[in-house]
Amino acid sequence: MSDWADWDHITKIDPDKTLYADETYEDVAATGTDAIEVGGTTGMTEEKMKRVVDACGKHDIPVYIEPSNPASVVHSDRHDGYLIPVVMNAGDVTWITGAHKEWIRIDDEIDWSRTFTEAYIVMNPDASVATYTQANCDLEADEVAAYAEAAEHLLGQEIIYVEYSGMLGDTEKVAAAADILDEATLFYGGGIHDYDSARTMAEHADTIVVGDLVHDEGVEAVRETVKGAQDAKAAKATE
Ligand SMILES: CC(C)=CCC/C(C)=C/CC/C(C)=C/CC/C(C)=C/COP(=O)(O)OP(=O)(O)O
Ligand SMILES: O=P(O)(O)OC[C@@H](O)CO
Ligand SMILES: [Mg+2]
Repeated sequence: MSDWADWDHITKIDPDKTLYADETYEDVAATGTDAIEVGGTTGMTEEKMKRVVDACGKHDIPVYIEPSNPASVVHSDRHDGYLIPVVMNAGDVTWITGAHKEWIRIDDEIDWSRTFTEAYIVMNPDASVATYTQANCDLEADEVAAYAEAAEHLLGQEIIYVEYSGMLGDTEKVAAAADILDEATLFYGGGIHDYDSARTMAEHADTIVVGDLVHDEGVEAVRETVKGAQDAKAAKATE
């Protein structure tokens, strides 16, 4: 079974940002979050990625690299694996297969046994990731669901990621993706900032991803979102 099948909550660390106040990666690992993803779109370098992966990898929590370009992939024994995005609604094929082809061409240390993909549906037109990938974010709920279904059944993706980075998403669209999926795991990320927003999104998604909050408000705020995700899961289990 895949690691992520049991994850309710992921904390995403952006190596281009600092942690809140004097908090440490050990504090992040102790929030109850199930895994750490390390990635961001802007300002990403191999050096910044390596520094964060090394620091996070010392703690007892799964750590996955989520690269936004081939140059930010680092190899080490400190982390558990690689989650490589594929952007379903990208406007440029670079972000569907092009960067992947280049990465495979230049990197001779790829460990396929711990490399997996995430099929992104990028939904916030104001996020850097939307500009970066020239994503068409103007999608109705049935189109989001169709992208999710295409990802799972045509492309065999195990993780579908509805990405609203920087804003809280439309629950109708997240639910549409959730309802259509059979076996694939639905990640939701974007704008989760407290217990209620975490709980609401976790009612639809299998796993919620919290990013900016850890940098802007710190681990106490993240802990509330972990509780929201866990409570939503517990409520679903008794339905
Ligand atoms: C093939 C390889 C190794 C890399 C390419 C992988 C692809 C397709 C990347 C596309 C962009 C993407 C989906 C990146 C994942 C990380 C992500 C979404 C970070 C959040 O981005 P923002 O929040 O918009 O950016 P900032 O926080 O950096 O402003
Ligand atoms: O930073 P936020 O808005 O929490 O989004 C989380 C994540 O989905 C970003 O890739
Ligand atoms: Mg961001």
